[in-house]
Amino acid sequence: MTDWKFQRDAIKAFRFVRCTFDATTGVAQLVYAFDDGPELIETVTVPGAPFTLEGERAVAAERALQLLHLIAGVSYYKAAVPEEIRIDSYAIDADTAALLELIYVNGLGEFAYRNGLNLHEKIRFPVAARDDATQAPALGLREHALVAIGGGKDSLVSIEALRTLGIGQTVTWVGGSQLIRACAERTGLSTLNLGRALAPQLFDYNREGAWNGHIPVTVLNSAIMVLAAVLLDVDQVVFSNERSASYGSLIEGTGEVNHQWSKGWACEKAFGEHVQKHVAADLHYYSLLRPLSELAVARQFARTDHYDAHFSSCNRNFHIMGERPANRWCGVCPKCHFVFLALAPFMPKPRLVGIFGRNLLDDPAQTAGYDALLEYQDHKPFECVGEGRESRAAMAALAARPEWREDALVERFAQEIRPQLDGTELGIEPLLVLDAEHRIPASLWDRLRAQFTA
Ligand SMILES: CC(=O)N[C@H]1[C@@H](OP(=O)(O)OP(=O)(O)OC[C@H]2O[C@@H](n3ccc(=O)[nH]c3=O)[C@H](O)[C@@H]2O)O[C@H](CO)[C@@H](O)[C@@H]1O[C@H](C)C(=O)N[C@@H](C)C(=O)N[C@@H](CCC(=O)O)C(=O)O
Ligand SMILES: Nc1ncnc2c1ncn2[C@@H]1O[C@H](COP(=O)(O)OP(=O)(O)OP(=O)(O)O)[C@@H](O)[C@H]1O
Repeated sequence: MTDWKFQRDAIKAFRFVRCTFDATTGVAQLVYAFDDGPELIETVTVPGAPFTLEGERAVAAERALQLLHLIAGVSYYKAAVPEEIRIDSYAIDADTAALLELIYVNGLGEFAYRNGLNLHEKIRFPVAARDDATQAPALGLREHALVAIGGGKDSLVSIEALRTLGIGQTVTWVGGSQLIRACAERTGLSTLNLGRALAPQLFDYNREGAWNGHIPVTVLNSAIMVLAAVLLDVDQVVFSNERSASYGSLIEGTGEVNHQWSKGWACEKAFGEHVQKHVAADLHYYSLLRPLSELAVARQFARTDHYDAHFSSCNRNFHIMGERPANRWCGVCPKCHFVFLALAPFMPKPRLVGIFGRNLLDDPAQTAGYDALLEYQDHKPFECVGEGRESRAAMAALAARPEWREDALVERFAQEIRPQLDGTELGIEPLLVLDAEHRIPASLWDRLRAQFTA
């Protein structure tokens, strides 16, 4: 064991070794290994210990912990993608295996594409328990929402919408981002910071040639928050994933690859139903923004300037280690490009330029980035950005506005790209129509719809 070396292509099995939760400290340990190599221990910390877990609550907590263990394994599994997956200390049924295969194959879709790997038919979770047909009981959880906050515009829209409806909420985030903390504090609501530390060996393995790439981080954060909800006696876990997240990048010769698959509807539905069936019948996991396009979210966000000096959607802020942009918006990544464009039709120009510190649409150096968003001579970037038709509609709207139409990239769109497009598909209004597919509790949705259509 001491002379074990990470040799990616020699590894035979990925092992889910065990998972434990210490109710006196609130620390969960998620333990994995490759073959008989060292234990890889990820920790998740839920503030509020000690927790009293008895009877059905204890069973639900154990199930939520196992679900988290199984989903969080994706960070380590991806490092070698071995043939075999083993679960050492508990057994899962076919239903759970199917959920995990769905999450691993699709959530690692971009990872597989970029690394030239084919994961279809390769990822098989071992089924060793009979199908559990029994429905998990309701725990009598208190009516309250743990609302995920990511530092960007989307979660702030949800938080303000729930505030308007008078729903009790705790603004919750995973990890140590100071930017997210600042946004959370700016809400003036109660906050909850859940700790997460990856196993340190993963960074060594990355240097030693591990496969690396995007992982389905949203469903992972969702599983952490589901565990927290059981422990903290809360009946709702709320995310802010918009409809547009269900659509990926169309790659010639490959098909659709969705960077943000775990923000999409298929993942929300499968994960939410699993939680309700296997963890607690009265624990509701849903995205409050599922019926909205990115443009509809941008329109909602623009209605208040309360967060202008605090929020950022630029993912360069969110590295565990390494560089951060100097002023919250790097200005050159796909998220900066898209958020600037999506907000432009709904905000006075000086306000938007003030937020970003510059006018991205008047900078010819950003041409290639905007072409990709428009799906012009390129595919949609692998990032959380809206659909190509949303970017095209936003550009078309700006091309009709005197304050925007002379800016370099808007002018280029009007002269070079728009003539090649079908003019009937460039309207913003149809993209603001709310979708019917969502898991928002009916009592909430009836009142929410009015806000989102006003
Ligand atoms: C901040 C970011 O974009 N990180 C991605 C980046 O990672 P990088 O190596 O540049 O830096 P770190 O984030 O510090 O990560 C270091 C290594 O750790 C591993 N890792 C990290 C987190 C995790 O949950 N699991 C991990 O295995 C990984 O090996 C890192 O190299 O590039 C990585 C490789 O492509 C990405 O995996 C990193 O993405 C993070 C998981 C992340 O949190 N990304 C979000 C900002 C993000 O992309 N959110 C999506 C949401 C969609 C979804 O749910 O899929 C989005 O906004 O598009
Ligand atoms: N560190 C985190 N902890 C918990 N939830 C998170 C974290 N980061 C992102 N999320 C949640 O994941 C979902 C997707 O994140 P995303 O980055 O799209 O949202 P956002 O930060 O609110 O807005 P934007 O799209 O402008 O960046 C959101 O519900 C967000 O609240």
